[in-house]
Amino acid sequence: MTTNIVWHKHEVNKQTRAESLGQTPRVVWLTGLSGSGKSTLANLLEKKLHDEGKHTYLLDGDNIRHGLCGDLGFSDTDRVENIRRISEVAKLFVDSGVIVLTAFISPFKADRSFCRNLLGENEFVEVFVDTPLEVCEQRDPKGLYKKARNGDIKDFTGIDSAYEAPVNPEIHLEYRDESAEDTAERLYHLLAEKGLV
Ligand SMILES: Nc1ncnc2c1ncn2[C@@H]1O[C@H](COP(=O)(O)OS(=O)(=O)O)[C@@H](OP(=O)(O)O)[C@H]1O
Ligand SMILES: Nc1ncnc2c1ncn2[C@@H]1O[C@H](COP(=O)(O)OP(=O)(O)O)[C@@H](O)[C@H]1O
Repeated sequence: MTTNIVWHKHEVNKQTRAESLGQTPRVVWLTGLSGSGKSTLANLLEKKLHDEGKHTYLLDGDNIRHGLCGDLGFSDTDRVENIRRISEVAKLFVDSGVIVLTAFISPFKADRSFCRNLLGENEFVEVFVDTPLEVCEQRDPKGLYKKARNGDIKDFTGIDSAYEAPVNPEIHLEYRDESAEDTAERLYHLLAEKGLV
């Protein structure tokens, strides 16, 4: 629906904003099953970056679904629309010069690719939080797996809704039986090794 709408170029742009903030804006996109640790790790990573003086913003599934995506459920179609909106918002934040962290299941490859293609080169950093289903189910921090197994929730990712694992993510965060703080530290170093934080 972009007929008769012309894009405005502004004097102050992504580059000038990034320069004044002294950082390279990008999106660190965490994807993984419910309970894999996305929110916990994104939160710890954001704290670390914030303490370093970086300008960050964390977009978190549970929170966004209260507002911007409050009208969406968990059918495949709604999940596609959810990730489309998040991707557009993430792009705006990147344009503002900010380092964005996202914590959404984002189960479909095509939708993660959509976000990658929306952003510039090296601006989309896919992090696969690869925690096995058995571990997520055992953690079950919100009791949702139990409800899904009992049939009280339908279309639950990993149970009766698909999760398409990333094939070539920038960061593959393999599961280890360790504290969340240790995993967050490992994530930070994996990103730093590649010059992404
Ligand atoms: N059916 C079903 N499947 C998966 N998850 C469910 C479902 N119903 C509710 N929840 C809760 O919603 C959170 C996932 O929202 P997302 O926006 O990340 O999902 S998605 O990316 O659109 O697939 C997810 O949060 P996380 O556990 O933090 O991943 C759940 O708490
Ligand atoms: N190494 C770890 N990394 C991340 N979370 C962990 C780890 N070990 C235990 N946990 C716990 O697992 C749960 C993960 O939940 P959450 O971060 O909400 O996951 P998600 O956002 O992917 O649904 C939290 O209760 C967290 O404390």
